[in-house]
Amino acid sequence: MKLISESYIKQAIPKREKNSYKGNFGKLLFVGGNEQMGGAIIMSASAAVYSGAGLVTVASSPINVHALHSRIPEAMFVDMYDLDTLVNMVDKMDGIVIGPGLGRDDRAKDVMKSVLNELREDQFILIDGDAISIYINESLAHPKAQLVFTPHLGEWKTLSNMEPDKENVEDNIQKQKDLDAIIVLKKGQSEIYFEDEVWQNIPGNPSMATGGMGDTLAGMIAGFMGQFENYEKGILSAVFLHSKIANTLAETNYVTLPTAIINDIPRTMNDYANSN
Ligand SMILES: NC(=O)C1=CN([C@@H]2O[C@H](COP(=O)(O)OP(=O)(O)OC[C@H]3O[C@@H](n4cnc5c(N)ncnc54)[C@H](OP(=O)(O)O)[C@@H]3O)[C@@H](O)[C@H]2O)[C@@H](O)CC1
Ligand SMILES: Nc1ncnc2c1ncn2[C@@H]1O[C@H](COP(=O)(O)OP(=O)(O)O)[C@@H](O)[C@H]1O
Ligand SMILES: [Mg+2]
Repeated sequence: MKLISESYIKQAIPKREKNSYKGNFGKLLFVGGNEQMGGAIIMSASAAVYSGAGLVTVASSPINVHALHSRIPEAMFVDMYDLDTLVNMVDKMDGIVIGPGLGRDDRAKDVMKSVLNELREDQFILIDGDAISIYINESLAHPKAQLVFTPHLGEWKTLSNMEPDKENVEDNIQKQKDLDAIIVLKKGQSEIYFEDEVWQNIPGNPSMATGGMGDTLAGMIAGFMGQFENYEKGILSAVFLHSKIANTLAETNYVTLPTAIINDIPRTMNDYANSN
C-alpha cells in the first residue's frame, strides 16, 4: 500500500495557465438534497466551488434554492425532480456527484436512474451517501462514465457485503474489481482502491466525526478531478488535503466543522502549490 505524501500533493496541484478560463477547470453537477437534507448537497457543492471548480450546478429539491444561493451564489440551480432538465444538464458536464442528502424514496430512485442512463465515457460520476444504497438495492447497471464510490464503512458493507470489522485490503481489492470503480473507503485512515494500486491516507482525527464531513470530501474530490492532470492525482490530493486541513483546525478546535474545512481549501491549495 502506498502512502499519500506531502511531496506528492505539491507536485499534483496544477499551476493555472495565464490565459485559462472557467471552462478549463471542470463543469460539475451536484445531485442531491431532498426536503430534509439540503445541507448535504450545499456542503458538497460549496467544497467544489472552494476547490476551484470552474462551473458548478446543483440539482436539488426546489426548497433548497435560496439556502444554496445565500451560501454560494457562484453555483447555478435546477430542480432535480424535473427529469428532462436534469438529463439535459448531465449531458453538458465533465463530472457528476450524486447522493449527498438524496434520500432513498421512489423520486430519488428515478433521479438516480435518469442520471446514470445519460452518462458518457468521457465523464465521471461520484456516487456517495444514499445513492450508494440505491445503486445496489435497485441493481443498477454500471454507467458508461468513470465510476467512483466514496463509502464509509457502513456503506462499504452495502457495496461489498463485508462487515466493518471484517473488511481487509485483499478482499477490498477483489471488490474494487467486481464493482469496476475507484473506491475511496472512508475511515480513520482512508484507503483508495484504483484498478492497479492501493493508497492510504495518514492525516485525519476524531474532530472530523461530524455530519457533513463526507459530503464535503465528495465535493473536494470532484472539484479536483475536474482540474487535475488525471483523476488519480485529483482524488488522492482531495483525500489528503481534507484531513490535513482538519488536523490544522483541530490544533485549536475541539470539533472540526465541514464548513470550516471548506473555508480553508483555497488558502491551503495555494500554500501547497507554491511550496515547491
Ligand atoms: N446536513 C445534512 O443534510 C446531512 C445529510 N447527510 C446525508 O444523510 C444520508 C445518510 O448518510 P449517513 O452516513 O448519515 O447514514 P446511514 O446511511 O444511515 O449509514 C448507513 C449505515 O452505516 C453505518 N455507519 C455509518 N458510519 C459508519 C462507520 N464509520 N463505521 C461503521 N458503520 C457506519 C450506520 O450505522 P449507525 O451509525 O446507525 O450505527 C448505518 O447503519 C446521506 O445521503 C448523507 O449525505 C449526512 O451526511 C449528515 C448531514
Ligand atoms: N475519527 C476519525 N478520524 C479520521 N477521519 C474521520 C474520523 N471520523 C470521520 N472521519 C472522516 O470524516 C468523513 C465522514 O464521512 P461520512 O460518514 O460519509 O460523513 P457524512 O455522510 O456525514 O458527510 C470521512 O472522510 C472520514 O474519513
Ligand atoms: Mg456520507
